[in-house]
Amino acid sequence: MTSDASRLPPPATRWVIPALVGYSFSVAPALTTSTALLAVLAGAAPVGITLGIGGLVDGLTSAIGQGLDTPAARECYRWVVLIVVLLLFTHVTESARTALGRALGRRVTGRLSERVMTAASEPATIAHLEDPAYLGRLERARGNGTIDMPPGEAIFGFSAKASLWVTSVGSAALLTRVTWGLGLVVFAVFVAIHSRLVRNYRIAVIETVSQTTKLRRTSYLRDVPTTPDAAREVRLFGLAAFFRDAYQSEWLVNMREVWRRRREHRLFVVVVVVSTGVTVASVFFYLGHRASTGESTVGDLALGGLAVRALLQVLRADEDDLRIGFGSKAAAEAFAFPAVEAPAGPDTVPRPAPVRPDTGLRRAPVASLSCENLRFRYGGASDEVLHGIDLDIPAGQSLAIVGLNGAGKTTLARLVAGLDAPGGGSVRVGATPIEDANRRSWQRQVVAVFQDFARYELTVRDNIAFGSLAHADDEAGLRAVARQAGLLAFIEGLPDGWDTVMSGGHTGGVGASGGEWQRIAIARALFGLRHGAQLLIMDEPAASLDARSEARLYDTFHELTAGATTIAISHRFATVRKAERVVVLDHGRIIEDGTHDDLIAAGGRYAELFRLQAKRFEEAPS
Ligand SMILES: Nc1ncnc2c1ncn2[C@@H]1O[C@H](COP(=O)(O)OP(=O)(O)OP(=O)(O)O)[C@@H](O)[C@H]1O
Repeated sequence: MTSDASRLPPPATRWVIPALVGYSFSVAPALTTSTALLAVLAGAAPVGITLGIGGLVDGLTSAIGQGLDTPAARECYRWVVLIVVLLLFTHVTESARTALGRALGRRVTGRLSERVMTAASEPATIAHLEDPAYLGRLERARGNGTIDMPPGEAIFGFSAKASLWVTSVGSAALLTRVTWGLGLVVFAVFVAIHSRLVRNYRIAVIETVSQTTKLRRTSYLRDVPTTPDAAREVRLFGLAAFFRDAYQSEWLVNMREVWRRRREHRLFVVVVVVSTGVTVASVFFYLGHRASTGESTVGDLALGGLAVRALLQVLRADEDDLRIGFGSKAAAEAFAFPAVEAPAGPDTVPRPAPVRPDTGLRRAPVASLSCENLRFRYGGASDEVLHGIDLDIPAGQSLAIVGLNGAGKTTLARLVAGLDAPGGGSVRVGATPIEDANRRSWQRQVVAVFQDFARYELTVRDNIAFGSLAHADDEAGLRAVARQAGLLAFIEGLPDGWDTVMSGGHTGGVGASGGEWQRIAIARALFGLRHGAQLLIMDEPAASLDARSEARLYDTFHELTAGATTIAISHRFATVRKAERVVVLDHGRIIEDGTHDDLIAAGGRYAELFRLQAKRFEEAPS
């Protein structure tokens, strides 16, 4: 089996932020430029304020005792005006930077989510969506973890930190102006502490992010009791405490390592606080000493003090670091998903015959199907499920596949539908093998009712029209298939008729019974068939239908599916015997093949299973 998951390259762990900035610029050039500009301005303004306060203090020193209308006093007024303007400017630019940065983050997250979603839906096969490693990477690319942090948060956090760095570098430059050696030393010490802080932080973040696969299981345990499907059993079997305890204990195991890292980080923070305190005290002592000996001015003392205070902010590990740490991990994962347009493969598989407008039924389909030495193994499994299946299905034949649980019936149907790539051998439509290049065009010609068919929490119209979305406006066709599936009265009785949302969880929506859902799935398949599908696969299509509905479905089955090739998988022999041909699958091999009568006459496995079921009905008390 080809693994789609293995096609995903590992995430690039270096230069994620530059890549993210480049990506932001490509998806929103104006927004990125404005955010960058505002980040620089919001960072530069506090440096100007520090400069202004230094100037004001020096001005006041020389203006004292000279009166209010003197050149020295007027210089003080100018400094005050500059400080007030810059204070307002800081406030405005910082607010604008926050607003635009958030908008940019949302835009980036949205575009990367689309990229991930398209890439994950692009493979025509489905094996990657059953691969835990791939699912883990999908979760990480969405930013799900102990803290949910999507990729766009990194760009928002980066804009905040960029602003802070502008302030810090500017403040260090001011300190250098007072005494160049001091500025450089303090800046170097703080940058060294900062990089160590960030490294510590990153280690903690990576540890947390790498828990995603385990966390998916933990989240599952947390969510089961509130999932409508499981809620009934959780109550009847009294499972709430089990899930709560399982969740708590798994969560504890997963988080222990994370907490250990965080404890280490806390210890380092104490070291940082002490060393910073010593550095700051030394700086103030030095500046004070210089001012008292007249080597520098009192304004320089104020300026130096404020510059050190601004530099201290570099040492803060905060929400924005979290954003950058977690968000850039998510971004790295998202970038690993290829940017694809998801084009349909070229139509190299023969096209189906068009719908006959008078009856809505199709002419005979154009191609037979054949499996040649078909082999398959699920990802991660050591044994093959199918061991070399050879099967020719003439165009228009109705075939039933029977066999015990786990024999490989659904797997065979998945391969014939082109949902999985075989590990060996091939499936052919006419003479054309189904390959990656034509897989999608073949899938467009297959409709199916699988055992675990989808229940879309959308309108009943959408649920049925999905069978052939291009013909969603075919009202007559929708009504026809709803009638054929025995659904019309049900739909017309819904509060909003065809526009009723099929979920009690939505306002105005309604839930449906298992049998009603199954009829919706059957109607969906019939709608696809009506609009040109060649092959209908039904995997236990009547499992939830009452006896009358099942009989009605099979009595009209040939009429409903006229011209199409059909494959029905069923354990019910009343259903199976209506097929033109039956194959019996056993441990991934075809062991019998013929009509119902042939196989009964042969007295093999089919005859044995048929008699067993017939006997049960005979023995059942009337
Ligand atoms: N997604 C999967 N990943 C791994 N193994 C799987 C998967 N689906 C099915 N299998 C395994 O493959 C084998 C064949 O399964 P399949 O669903 O094809 O059987 P089946 O004949 O349709 O059974 P049933 O009558 O119970 O529906 C089983 O052993 C099953 O456990």
